[in-house]
Order: sequence, then structure tokens, then C-alpha cells
Amino acid sequence: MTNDEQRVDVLSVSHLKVAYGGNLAVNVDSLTVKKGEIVGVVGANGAGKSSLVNGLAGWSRGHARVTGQVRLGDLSVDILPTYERVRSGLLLVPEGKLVFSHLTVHDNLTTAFDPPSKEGRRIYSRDEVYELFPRLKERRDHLGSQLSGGERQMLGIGRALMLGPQLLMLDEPSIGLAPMLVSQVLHTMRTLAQAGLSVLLIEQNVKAALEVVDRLVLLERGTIILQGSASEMANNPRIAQAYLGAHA
Ligand SMILES: Nc1ncnc2c1ncn2[C@@H]1O[C@H](COP(=O)(O)OP(=O)(O)OP(=O)(O)O)[C@@H](O)[C@H]1O
Repeated sequence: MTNDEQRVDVLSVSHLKVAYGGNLAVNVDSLTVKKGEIVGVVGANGAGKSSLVNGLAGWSRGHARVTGQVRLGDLSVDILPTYERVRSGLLLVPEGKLVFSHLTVHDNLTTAFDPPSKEGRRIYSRDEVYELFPRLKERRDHLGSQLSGGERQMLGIGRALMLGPQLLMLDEPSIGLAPMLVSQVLHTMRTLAQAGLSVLLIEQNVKAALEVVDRLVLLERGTIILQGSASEMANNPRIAQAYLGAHA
């Protein structure tokens, strides 16, 4: 990647609000992710992390009212329905992982449409997904329902990669995974980012997130209250005390 490419904002969000009834769950003035950058979003339970990525993807578990501007490169996606956001490369791997339980791993790794090829947008083949996650190749004939949490996680990411993401959003990829798998999945994100993928990573495991993110954002009651580079945030007393087990 050239320096010019690295400066480009792949995601830019302004004045994003997500409300359920009268309750404002997300109120983010500004958030950006650059090309090849991994931005982590952390915060306590109920801070609004899932509502944020669901709002960006254009879907919600309930009746959310979403307002604000969301741009993917030079495209305004906030006016688009979810499936068109997916087509344009805004991809969310949710907590449920979006894996088809009744299909084999191999058949799960089949795309529903041919993603439009565009410069800077890498569409991974099934073989490339197998190369990234050899475990999936070993389990290629197993049904989605027979996979472990970690394998489902890899499959969800693999399916997203085959749709040519411009921005990959991961909602709590480490949930329920053994520490070794957490580190494996997160370090694969680093490899993908080095190849130019932009990632918005929702994580409860702040320590694991800090090992791979370029920048970290702390969300509290839907608002960004702190953000900085991984090293700045790791040394921030508030993060250290609340999330890294340091003593005051
Ligand atoms: N479908 C819904 N209907 C009503 N309120 C909701 C809905 N989904 C989330 N909320 C509320 O919005 C706020 C943010 O929830 P959200 O799930 O986005 O937080 P989170 O940071 O992802 O939490 P967790 O880490 O526990 O998953 C919470 O107060 C939650 O109760």
C-alpha cells in the first residue's frame, strides 16, 4: 500500500444516532476508519457497541431509529438498504456469525452474488479462505451446525471475505473462544489489514484488541469518550485500571 492509499478514509461517520423508542443508544459525532486500518471499539455491556455496527450495516434486532451520515469511500450508504450496503462492501460479521447450519463448510463458502470488482476491493476465493483458515479446509464436509464457536467465527469471516469487503465489521469475535483461538483470529485480521482491508472491531477483550488494533475507541453510554492509538490507549490510566487490571 502506498502512503496516499493509507490516508484515505474508507469509512466516515458523522452525527450517527441510534435510538430505540425514546432511548438514545448511540450518539457518535465522528468516526473514521482508514484504508488498511484496524479500529477497535470497546466499552462495557450496554455501551452501544452492537447498536453502532448494526446501525452502520443498516439492520437491527429491534425497531431502531438510525440517523446520520455514513460514507463508504465516496459513496453515501446511509440512504441504502442493507443488501445494497453489503453489495458495496460494507460487511458485518455479527455475534451470531451468519453461518448456514444445514450447509457444509464448503457450501457455506459460496457467494449469493458476484461482488462488483472495483479497484482496491479484494474478493477472496474459497481457496484463499482455506489458506487463511486451514481449519476450515479440514472441516470442509462438516455442517455449519457441527462446528465449534471458533470455526463458526472463521467461517463467518471467510464468507464476508468472499464478498469483497471494503470495510469488515466484526462484532465480538472473541466471545466464547479459547484464548489461543482469540489470538489466532485477531492476528489473521492483522494479516488482512496489511493487505489493505479496513476493519472495525468490536471487542470486550480490551487486552486482546490492543494487540492488533491501530486505534482504539472507548464507548460509554453510546458516546465516544476516549480514543487514541493502541499505545496511547494501553498507557491511559483509565483504560489500564478499568480494562487491563492495573491498580490505581
Ligand atoms: N432491540 C432493542 N430494543 C431496545 N433497546 C435495545 C435493543 N438493543 C439494544 N438496546 C439497548 O441499547 C443499549 C445498547 O445496547 P447494545 O447491545 O448496543 O450494547 P453493547 O455495547 O453491544 O452491549 P453488549 O456488550 O452487552 O453486547 C442498551 O441499553 C440496550 O439495552
